[in-house]
Amino acid sequence: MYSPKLGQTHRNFAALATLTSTSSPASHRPVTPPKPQRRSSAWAPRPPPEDIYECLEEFFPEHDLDKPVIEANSGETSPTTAEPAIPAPPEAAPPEKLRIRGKKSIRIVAEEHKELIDRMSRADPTSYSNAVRKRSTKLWGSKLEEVTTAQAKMQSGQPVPESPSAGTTFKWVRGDLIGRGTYGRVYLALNATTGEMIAVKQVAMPRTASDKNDSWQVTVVQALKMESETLKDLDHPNIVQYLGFEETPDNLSIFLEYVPGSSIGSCLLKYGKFDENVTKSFTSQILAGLEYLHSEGIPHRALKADNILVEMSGVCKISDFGISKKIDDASGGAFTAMQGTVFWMAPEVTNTQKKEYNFKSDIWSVGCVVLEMWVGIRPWMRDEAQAVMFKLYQSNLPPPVPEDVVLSELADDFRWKCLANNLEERPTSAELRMHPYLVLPPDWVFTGFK
Ligand SMILES: Nc1ncnc2c1ncn2[C@@H]1O[C@H](COP(=O)(O)OP(=O)(O)OP(=O)(O)O)[C@@H](O)[C@H]1O
Repeated sequence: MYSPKLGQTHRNFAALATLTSTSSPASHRPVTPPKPQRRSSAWAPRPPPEDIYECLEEFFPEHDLDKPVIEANSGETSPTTAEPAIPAPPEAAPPEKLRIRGKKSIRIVAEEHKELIDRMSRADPTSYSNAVRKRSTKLWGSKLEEVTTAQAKMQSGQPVPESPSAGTTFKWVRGDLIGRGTYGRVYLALNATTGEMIAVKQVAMPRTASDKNDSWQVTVVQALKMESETLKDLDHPNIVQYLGFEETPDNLSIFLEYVPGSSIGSCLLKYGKFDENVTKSFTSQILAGLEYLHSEGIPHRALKADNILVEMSGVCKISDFGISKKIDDASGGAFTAMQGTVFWMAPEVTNTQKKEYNFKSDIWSVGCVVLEMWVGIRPWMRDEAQAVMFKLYQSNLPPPVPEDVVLSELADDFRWKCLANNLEERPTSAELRMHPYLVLPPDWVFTGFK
């Protein structure tokens, strides 16, 4: 199992996070790979799945990965995984103790999936990140079962009870915390039936009588459930895919495509303003994702740099569609979550009398994110939220461009189009994608932020 690539993949991973060493693996693991290192912070970085497979125990520390808990014949095909026709090499049988009574361990399932990834990237080095990672197996309509830490602590060899239901059952395991938003925590997770790396956003369910009277908790859970249903059929390379959700007495879990890397917001914090071509490439991708969302009749409603995830390959994915705004609307504006997005908000949205939201309001937000990529800091950098609301609503002002930032004529035209007060003058995402500012040199490829 030790791969000579380990050092190499971890060099990439190390570029993303500062690493320190960690705990020892379980004693009965068949081969002990050299100890990977990890970040000292409470949050795990978001390395590519290829790297995570190399040191699973580091990201799923609470699980016994060698315990046979997965049906050996489950999950070998997935309805949505774009798998090219590559002949599989003859399968090496896993050691007997890892395949007890027709069951496989999580490690074996993960290794089989990693094998698939390796085969695919050998066959076509560009295919994996562009096609397959996006097409994680959808879980809608299937039974979902978390393999919990409690089950992992059951006596070794004792199988986890199977679900009595017919149809596909997907087992999944929760790994490290990778992010925290207003409405819940985001964890790395593994679809233990297919071996795919996924992300799970979890929100605690209202449990006690006082929880159930707490309109915040109830509204959040209802809005997240409705949102997941609305978004389940979306499928585009520039938007984060919703894979399914599970409701237990403790948590609402929303399963998402796992996006390794970071967000535009974090990259700006880390690297400062972007190279012009990076800005153009990211803007085109954001517009492509938005054009698709809008064509499906869905406005984003809370677009900002932190909601655009960026893979290390430079692929951008829009996340967190409209949830904050819907919760805010449902509560009559009582919650404060939207304050975090005021800086990217269009004037027509801040008008509390009209509360008008339009697909074009997302275009204003695109203008603000582009400005942020040009400048390196958030729009309205000197103003607090209330001052921004006033300037937008009373004075019809767009966010200013700092004096030391010089925009080309085309860039300035792009900015004015996005930030036009008159909705008629603000183009659609399809129209903006054609803007000459976005044209990249023909041989340009993303190689980093500078
Ligand atoms: N699909 C995903 N893959 C990988 N990481 C993710 C994914 N979704 C979210 N994250 C990480 O989790 C963090 C929290 O995400 P979440 O969507 O809950 O909140 P947010 O968008 O950051 O904030 P808010 O909900 O307050 O607007 C993100 O900043 C990101 O780092």
